[in-house]
Amino acid sequence: MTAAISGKPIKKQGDNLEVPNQPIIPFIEGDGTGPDIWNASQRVLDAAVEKAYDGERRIEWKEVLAGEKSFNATGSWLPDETLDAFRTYLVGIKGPLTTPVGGGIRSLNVALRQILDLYVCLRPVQYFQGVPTPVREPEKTDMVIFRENTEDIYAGIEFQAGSEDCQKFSKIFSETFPDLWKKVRFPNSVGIGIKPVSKEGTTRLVHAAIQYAIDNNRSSVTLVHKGNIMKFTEGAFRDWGYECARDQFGATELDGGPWCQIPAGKPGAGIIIKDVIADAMLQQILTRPADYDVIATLNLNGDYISDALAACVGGIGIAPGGNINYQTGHAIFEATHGTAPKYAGQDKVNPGSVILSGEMMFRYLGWTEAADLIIRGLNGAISAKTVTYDFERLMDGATLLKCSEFGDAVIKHMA
Ligand SMILES: NC(=O)C1=CN([C@@H]2O[C@H](COP(=O)(O)OP(=O)(O)OC[C@H]3O[C@@H](n4cnc5c(N)ncnc54)[C@H](OP(=O)(O)O)[C@@H]3O)[C@@H](O)[C@H]2O)C=CC1
Ligand SMILES: O=C(O)CCC(=O)C(=O)O
Ligand SMILES: [Mg+2]
Repeated sequence: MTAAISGKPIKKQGDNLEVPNQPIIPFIEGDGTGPDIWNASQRVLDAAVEKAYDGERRIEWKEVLAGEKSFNATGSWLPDETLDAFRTYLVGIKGPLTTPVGGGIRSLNVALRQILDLYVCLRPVQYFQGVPTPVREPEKTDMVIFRENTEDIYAGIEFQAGSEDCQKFSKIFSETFPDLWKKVRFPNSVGIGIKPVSKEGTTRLVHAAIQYAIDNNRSSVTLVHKGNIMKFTEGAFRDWGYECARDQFGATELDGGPWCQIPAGKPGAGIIIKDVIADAMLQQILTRPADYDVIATLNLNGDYISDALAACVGGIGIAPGGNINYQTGHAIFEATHGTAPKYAGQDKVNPGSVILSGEMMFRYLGWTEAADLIIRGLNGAISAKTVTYDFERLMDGATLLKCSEFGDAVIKHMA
């Protein structure tokens, strides 16, 4: 019998990840429903690896703390050890973390993305046969969202109304830009937020989206923005996006532009790069979903679009994601949904989003056999109509399963 090999970190070598047979993968359990979901998901991920590689590969899970569990244990919401672990081990996975509305701590989820510079929030949206949805032809929704993850109004640069800082900022602003300050309707009670959008931030996001479209034979990349109103942030995002397509992928303008296409003879020939204003896009995902494929958008738009698209294919119980820096290789996979606090501790909610986030993580590591088994297991459990409450309440003749039981059903259907 060979001695057990201890886990090793995943490393980035040139353009590729070097993945040992026993990678150490840090995970955050999450707040609210996080522990229930994580317990079910971890078992599914381990079962997929065991079945795919017959014991030759295994994940060495390393729990790291963040959120309420961390605060109760250490007094810190996001300890340095947690950040160090994600830096060292390169790839991790997390459950949802609570962010209070209004006051209180700022988002730990956003902090992780910003501190580790995970500039892409990648959220694929596809339909699984048999999932109940509110739309008539859910299979037409097959999109991949590239949401910019480090900038925009989401970055948390805000001044609270009435605070000393807000007064300081208002003074500088009103003295420097008196004409613009006149646009502030109620200057004495205003709270102010800042929306940074840069060329570098936009270009790296759009580059990743176009590269993904090339690597995955997708037909178009749509830049989604509100550039008619926010001209120098969202409008600039559109212009820099097209510039990236032209300068870095050789795209040429169609009918005088601004839409463009990668020409014959270049990688990704035929891919169209186009744009749409965000409000129009949000109605067209219902009326013309087949027109959209890869989506590249800003942080807040991407947040809204993610939940809206997830609803089209059955809701955020089955909406995975990954936060990725394609240059350093760092990545943290996580569901689109939040902590769903009203269901905490009830072993009730759908673990599908975290399970599918694990599936994305396996593909990112090149463990496609394990990823394929997860898809098979999930399809099997849904076809058998053995599902959690969110699907069961909309499905005729379905069997209601707990969160943990749904995990078991996915494992059973991997066979
Ligand atoms: N990345 C992260 O960690 C994220 C964290 N959050 C945080 O989560 C907290 C709660 O946010 P909230 O706005 O309520 O949004 P949530 O996504 O947590 O929940 C909203 C609703 O979505 C449905 N839902 C969510 N998760 C599941 C699941 N696993 N299975 C089935 N249905 C699900 C439920 O719908 P129904 O009521 O119909 O059953 C739930 O009431 C906030 O503090 C927020 O900041 C939010 C998003 C992402
Ligand atoms: O960080 C949060 O609490 C919410 C984030 C969120 O909704 C998202 O990233 O989709
Ligand atoms: Mg969200």
